Amino acid sequence: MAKIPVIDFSKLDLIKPGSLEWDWVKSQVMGALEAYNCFEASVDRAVEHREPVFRAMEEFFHLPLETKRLCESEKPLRGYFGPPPLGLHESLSIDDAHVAENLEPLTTTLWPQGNTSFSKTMVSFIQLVSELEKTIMRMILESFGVEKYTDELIDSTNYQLRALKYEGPNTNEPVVMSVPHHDLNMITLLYQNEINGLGIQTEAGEWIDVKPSPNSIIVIIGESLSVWLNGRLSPTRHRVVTTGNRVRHVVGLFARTRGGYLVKAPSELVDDENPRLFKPYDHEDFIEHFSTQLDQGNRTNLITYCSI
Ligand SMILES: O=C(O)CCC(=O)C(=O)O
Ligand SMILES: [Fe+2]
Repeated sequence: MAKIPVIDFSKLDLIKPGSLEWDWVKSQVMGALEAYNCFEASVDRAVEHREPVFRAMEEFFHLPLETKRLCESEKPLRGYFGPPPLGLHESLSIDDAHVAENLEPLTTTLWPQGNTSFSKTMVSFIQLVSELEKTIMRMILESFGVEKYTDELIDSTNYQLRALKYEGPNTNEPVVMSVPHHDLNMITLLYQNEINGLGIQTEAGEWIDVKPSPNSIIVIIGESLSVWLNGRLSPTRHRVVTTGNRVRHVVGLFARTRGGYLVKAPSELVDDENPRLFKPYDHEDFIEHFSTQLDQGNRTNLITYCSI
C-alpha cells in the first residue's frame, strides 16, 4: 500500500534558515509536495498535547446544542456548524486561535462557571502547529526564490482553528463523510485521534489512506497557495471515508490570508514561459461572497473563480 512521506520536524526549534538541518528538511518537503502534494510532519512535541486537546474537544462537543449554538456566527466558515445530518460532521471554527485573547471570551460564554483549560489547551497546540506552518511556508517560498515575501505573508495570515467531530457511521461499509475536495486556504495542518479516515488522491488518481502516528501532523496544500505560487504547487485533493462506531476527532489549523491582502503571484514567478494564470483576489472577500456555495459536494472552486 502506498503511504505519504513522513518528514521529521521534531527538532522544530533547531530547524533554522541557513542551517544544514534546514536545507535537508526543505529538500524533503519539496520532494514530498512534488510527488504527493502532501506529507506527514512528525513532531514529537505534538504528543504532549494529544490527550488534553482531544479531551477539550470532547468537552466542547458534549455541551448542549443550545450552548454550542452560542458560537454560531454571521461570518461564513467561522463559528459552530452542526449538528450533522447523516454522513456529515460537526465543527467549531475560531479565527486567530494562536492568540489567547481570541479564545478566552468564547470559553467564558461556553462555560460561564469557568474552564481556563479549554482555551489554554487549544491556544498552546495551535501555537505549536502555526510555528510548523510558518517553517513550511518559509521553506516553500525559499525553494521558489521568493523568500523575501515570507514575512508579509505570515503577517497577513489568519491561523484558524477548526475542530471537527465525525460520528461513527455504525457500519463496516465505508461511508463518505467529506466528499473529495481541495481546501481553499493556503496550507491546512490536521491532527487526528486514533480513528483514520482521511484519503489523499495522487495526480495519477490513486487514493491513499492516511494512517498517521500519534506524533504526526498531516500537511496539505490549498488552492490559495497554488494561486499565490502561479500554479507552482498543486492543491491536495482529499476526502474523508470512515467505518465503525467510534467518534473521529480532528483538530486542524487552516492558514489563510486576511481581508485586505491581495493574493497575487509575485512578479518573480511570472515570465514568458510561466504566464500569469490567476487574477489577484482577496481571500476573505471570496469566502464572504461565495460561501453559500461552499457546502459539501458543491464547493466553489477558487482556481476556477480566479483563472485567467
Ligand atoms: O477530517 C479530515 O481529516 C479532513 C477534514 C477536511 O478535509 C476539511 O475540513 O476540509
Ligand atoms: Fe479539506
